[in-house]
Amino acid sequence: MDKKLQQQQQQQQPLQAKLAAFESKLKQNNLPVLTTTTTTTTTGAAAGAGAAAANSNKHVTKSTQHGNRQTTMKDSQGGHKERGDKSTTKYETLLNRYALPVAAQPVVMPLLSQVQRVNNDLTDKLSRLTRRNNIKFRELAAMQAQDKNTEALLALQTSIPEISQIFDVHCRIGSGTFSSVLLGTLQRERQLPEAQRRRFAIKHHNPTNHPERILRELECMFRMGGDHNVIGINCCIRYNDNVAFVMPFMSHDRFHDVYRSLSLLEVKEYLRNLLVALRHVHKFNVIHRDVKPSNILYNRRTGKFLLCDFGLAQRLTEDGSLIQASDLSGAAALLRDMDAAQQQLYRHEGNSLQAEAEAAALRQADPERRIRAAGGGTTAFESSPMEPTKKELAAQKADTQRLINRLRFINVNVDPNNYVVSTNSGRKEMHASRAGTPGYRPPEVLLRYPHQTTAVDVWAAGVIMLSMLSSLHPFFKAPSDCAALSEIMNLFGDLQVRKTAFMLDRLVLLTQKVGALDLKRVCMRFRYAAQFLSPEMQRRHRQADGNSELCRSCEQPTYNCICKHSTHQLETYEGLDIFPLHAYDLLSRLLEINPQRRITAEEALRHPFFSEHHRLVAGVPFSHQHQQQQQAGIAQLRSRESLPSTAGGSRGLKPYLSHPLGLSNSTRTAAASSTTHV
Ligand SMILES: Nc1ncnc2c1ncn2[C@@H]1O[C@H](COP(=O)(O)OP(=O)(O)OP(=O)(O)O)[C@@H](O)[C@H]1O
Repeated sequence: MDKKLQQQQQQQQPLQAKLAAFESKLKQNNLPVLTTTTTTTTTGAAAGAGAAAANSNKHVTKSTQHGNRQTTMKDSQGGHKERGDKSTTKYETLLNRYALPVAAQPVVMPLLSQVQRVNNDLTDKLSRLTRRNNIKFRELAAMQAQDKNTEALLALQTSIPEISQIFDVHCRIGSGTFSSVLLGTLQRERQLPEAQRRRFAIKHHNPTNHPERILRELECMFRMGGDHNVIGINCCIRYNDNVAFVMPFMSHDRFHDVYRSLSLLEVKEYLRNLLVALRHVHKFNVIHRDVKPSNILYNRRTGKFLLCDFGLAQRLTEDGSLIQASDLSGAAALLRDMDAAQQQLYRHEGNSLQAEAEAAALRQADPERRIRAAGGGTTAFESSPMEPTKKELAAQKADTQRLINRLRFINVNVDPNNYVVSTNSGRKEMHASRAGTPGYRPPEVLLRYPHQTTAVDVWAAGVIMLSMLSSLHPFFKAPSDCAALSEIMNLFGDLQVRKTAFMLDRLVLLTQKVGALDLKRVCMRFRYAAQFLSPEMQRRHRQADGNSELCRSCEQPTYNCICKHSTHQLETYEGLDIFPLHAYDLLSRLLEINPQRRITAEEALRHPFFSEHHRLVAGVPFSHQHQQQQQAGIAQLRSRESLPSTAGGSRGLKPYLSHPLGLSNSTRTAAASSTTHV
């Protein structure tokens, strides 16, 4: 028994030493000292408890060291105290679990709360570190951008040395898949004040860029550019396999930064300018094929607009078939023509800062513009002052998510490489061009229809308008052509797409059945989400169970139903929208699924949306102001013959007639007799 006691005492010796050291530390830090120690424990049971206490003291000693650090650094922070208090209960549980003697608790408790403070301190440090890292990361990104800038400058100067003899190249202003675009000024204008020096955009094509693509772009810019909002070219410099185009520089706004805040007048100007450019390009029987915001240079301050990047452009022959790529036979003629027009090329001058400031001042001085712009941005609808509850906020989120899911839905069982087949299996399948940017490809491209026309660009203009009217960009986000067709179906209904597909000798294998949505209400739902989802609206339409009834088709609350043929009692949000009905009518014509019925750029420019008579009267809802105009204008456009509802394939198509709006009925009949079949 004595031996056992001896053993126990031996075991306790190191613990006692530790405890003594610990007590002295506590005294140094003015902390309450354990009054009852376990050192005198002699019995077996008491020895067990003592060991437990000693064990816990081991832990406490460590904590104390952290605690000291904590005391000096964070003692004054009340927030920590609160967290420490909360954690007390947690540590109480721990104490109970490890059966600490009651006498040890007064010491352990403050120490444990100090541990918690140390934790909090570490969390603070960590968040400070994360913040610092983020700043460093941003600096690194800026440095990388700077590196890319220098890289692009060096690449241009070394691969085309002549550039350095003519231009001061300042920085990189843009880059795409196929090129880097740099800002340059003429060396011979160095003596001019900064604001008067003409600026040029030097597009340096990647050496890997196919010569056919470069030639195509050059030809388009040379033959069509410099006029009608189409970018012109000053000169083209080639050195071995490196080519650079010199164009007038135009400072512009990123679409991403402005599309949500454009006034009605600005939207009109933007679209009008775009359609003017397209009408011009289409007159040359050329499809741009890459109409999208980043290929449009638009300066909100000056109102200037240029369509650029003809790298994917395709020319149609007189009979409407595409001139195949890789045809470089026209190169010699083009270069000859360019040589002959050398003087003319220099007509398209660079754009100095001074010229830009003058253009902006001129635009601001236009009194009509000022009045109309003021009217264009206003809405008679006041935003809701009521704060949404948590439940209402959740309902708002869920509503929007359901809508996004509905628009982006794609049946996962569909084979993305085999979602459309030809109905005419006998005929040899022709190549259908897919050139373009995802999200802007029209149904005929997604349906692999080989006879594509300039209507391809009109659809893309419609997608841009859709983003502007809905404040949702990009509107179509599809990762593949199959998903893109699904998204189009989700908006316009599957029936519309299937009908068109059948007209084009195509069968869509997508199994989703989905009803069409109302374009105007879809746009308004996104643009004025705050009003559509306001707590007042939710409360007004709440059912007894506290929820709103949902439309089965669009999955929105019935009062906000966005189905094209809705049978629900709808909230109309009268006076809320800054866009007149004409805008939505034009939108639906630009986004006509059937390419053969889609409005042309020329026709679109005559749409009542752009009519000068279409003026705004402040304080009166647009819908009232334009109801009459709309009825008159739209009736004119409806004169277009619709396609037969029974699908007879392209072989059975009735002639598609398009008449200038101004034509009288008799003239139309005469014109109809001379219109060729499409
Ligand atoms: N004349 C210009 N003035 C000012 N900036 C320009 C000009 N031309 C092009 N840029 C800028 O350079 C960017 C890239 O130009 P561009 O689209 O011609 O190149 P890309 O390589 O064909 O691009 P992508 O691969 O996106 O089609 C444009 O988005 C624009 O920001």
